[in-house]
Amino acid sequence: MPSGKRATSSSEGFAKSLNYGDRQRGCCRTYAAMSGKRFDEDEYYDEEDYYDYDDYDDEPVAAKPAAAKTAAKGASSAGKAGKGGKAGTPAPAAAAGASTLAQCLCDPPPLRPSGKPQKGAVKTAKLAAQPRRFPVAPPVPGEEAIRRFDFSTPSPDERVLAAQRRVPGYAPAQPAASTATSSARAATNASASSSSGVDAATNGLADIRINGAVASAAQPPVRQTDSPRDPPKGSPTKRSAAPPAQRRSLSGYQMEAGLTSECEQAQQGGSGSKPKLHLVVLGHVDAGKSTLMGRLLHDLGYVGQKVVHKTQKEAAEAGKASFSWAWVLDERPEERARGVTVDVATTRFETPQRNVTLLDAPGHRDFVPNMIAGAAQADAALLLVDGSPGGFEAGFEPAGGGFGSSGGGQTREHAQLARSLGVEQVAVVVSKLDTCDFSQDRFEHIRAVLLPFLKQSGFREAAISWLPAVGLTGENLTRPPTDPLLAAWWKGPTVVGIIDSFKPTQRNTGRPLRMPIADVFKGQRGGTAVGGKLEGGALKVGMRVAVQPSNVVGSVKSIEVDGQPATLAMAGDSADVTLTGIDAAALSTGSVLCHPDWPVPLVSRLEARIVVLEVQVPILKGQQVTLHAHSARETGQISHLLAALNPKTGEVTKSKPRALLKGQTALVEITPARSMCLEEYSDYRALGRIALRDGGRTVAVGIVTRILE
Ligand SMILES: Nc1nc2c(ncn2[C@@H]2O[C@H](COP(=O)(O)OP(=O)(O)OP(=O)(O)O)[C@@H](O)[C@H]2O)c(=O)[nH]1
Repeated sequence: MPSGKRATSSSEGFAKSLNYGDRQRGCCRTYAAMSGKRFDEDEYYDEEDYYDYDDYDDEPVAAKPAAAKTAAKGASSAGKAGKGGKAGTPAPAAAAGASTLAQCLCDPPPLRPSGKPQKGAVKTAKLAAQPRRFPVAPPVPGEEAIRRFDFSTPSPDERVLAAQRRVPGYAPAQPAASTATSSARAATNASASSSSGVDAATNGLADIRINGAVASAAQPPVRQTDSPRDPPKGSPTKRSAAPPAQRRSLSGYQMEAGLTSECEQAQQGGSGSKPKLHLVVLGHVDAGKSTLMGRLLHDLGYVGQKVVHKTQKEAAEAGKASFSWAWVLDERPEERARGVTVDVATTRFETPQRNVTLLDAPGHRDFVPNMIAGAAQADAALLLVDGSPGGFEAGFEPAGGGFGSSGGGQTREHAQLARSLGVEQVAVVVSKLDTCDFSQDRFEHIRAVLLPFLKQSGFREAAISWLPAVGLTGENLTRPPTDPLLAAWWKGPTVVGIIDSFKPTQRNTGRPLRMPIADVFKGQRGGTAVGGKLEGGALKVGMRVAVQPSNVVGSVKSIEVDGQPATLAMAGDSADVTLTGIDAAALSTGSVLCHPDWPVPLVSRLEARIVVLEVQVPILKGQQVTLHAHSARETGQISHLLAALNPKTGEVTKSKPRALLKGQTALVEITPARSMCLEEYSDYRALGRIALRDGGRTVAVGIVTRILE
């Protein structure tokens, strides 16, 4: 292989991961065998016109002037012709700097071994005399009638701009950033940052980190309040040059006076009650989540002895005695039959310090979409890790872990998803240590392996706690361990103690009402009811509410908060809301109950900043994905790869990359098949977080940076 022609290490990795290299080499070998030629590896590696490996580099490459690049390629091709071609055979297309593909199409076929030209080939001399023409599409009928614009007169665009300039008060357009590169670079330029809308937006972007650091509060961008006549402010994408539909800035929202005072009263009156906490229980399938929570509910007095005996009897009769505690939460027949949680089980209980809404998520990879809906509502997570020999390793297996691999453990996927969905606090509960004599070494080993991964996924070390617990026997759940083997070394908190240490739910009442619908069911006293967590605002009985994307308005008939009838529900509450005046068909999981005057946007094209997870195949433009956000999911495609970003600074490292590799941070454009209820992250975090899945795997997580349509 000639030096200087090798792909860089990252591009080699990419080629390997795609198997392009092997596939192409295989094709060349097959061709060589068929044509009786020797396969020349060096020649194969010269064929770099098909894949410009520079385009896959992570690091910025110095921009080569287009002409210089073409000339360089031409020179390389010409050199090739001189080296590998028949002596004396001219290579006109190569000399003209044509690509390898064009040369194949245009150059004369090589001479036969006898030295004669191939049958039907045009004589080389005759060919050389002809002007070089590359194939062009035949003219479309009628096209001849279209007169070509010769640029001697003002273009239609120039006429429009000239007319606009004559309008009094017209502000000339800021030079629009033509690529993500220029706009994002502008974001790093403090002096330029105040000059245009795009700078504000990209500055906000630079503040948000998903990978390696906790997403910080981005300043809500000052929204355009200009008249529609004003030119669009610059944008990081060419396609977004058209201004998005004008929406009112959420910063202009003022809660209705009556509702504000009721919220204040409710918060003051409720000072005696415990702060709320939405807690999701995550982990690989069979890690022991349902068993631990079933036992915890029993030990806290929420599940009576009668129920325990009943589930024990039923589980034993079904030959699944070990699942009896799990059956306290896994009530559905298919869950019991399969021995796995399918849907998120929601239960409420109180600890000494917290009023907890528990979301027991399924661990099986088939039900990750349900897990996402649960984790999207959570303030904190218990990440269950199977401490039994081989158990942790199975759950922590990376994607593509070899032949026969299940495709990656859900310990990784759940942790990454939870963080990207806004969960900042996590307690890792190492279960099943009873199977290895409560080995402290095993516990420490798991901590040592998992901690770097969790930090890399965006959890702050100070926000991660570690503890052992055994669901089957109740060790270290509500009381310190009694087993001497565990008590000998564990002096830390119990599961309940950890739950009490989590920061409670933040109440975001200063924003317009948003309640993503997680459940639709028949109301107890007629009407259709919806369940979910209020991410912002408040609602009370009799109030008008809108439902998007159905775009219908109705009113609130009754409310239940924490299973109790209520007249008011506020941000941070999990509520069941019965509605009137809205057809049941207009309500579905993933819809959003919102303020009728401040409806949630319906988004059909968006720009997102994503982090690519452990993908086996790079993400390409046009890739089909399922887009998950709050309780909604929709198929769609990654319609553009706008820029690869430096994960730490948010600076563009490559504009319009051809592919996104594992671990890369990037700005992409996503087009869902149907409009979705989304918000820009800087406006409304809970509705601005997304996850992209493909083929049953989460391929990327991120945030909505701009609503484009
Ligand atoms: N020895 C031992 N077995 C446990 C422990 N916790 C759970 N198990 C067993 O592990 C199996 C799976 O438990 P589950 O609670 O259903 O696991 P899960 O994580 O909820 O499973 P999914 O919800 O389906 O992902 C059952 O047979 C339990 O009896 C534990 O601490 N020690």
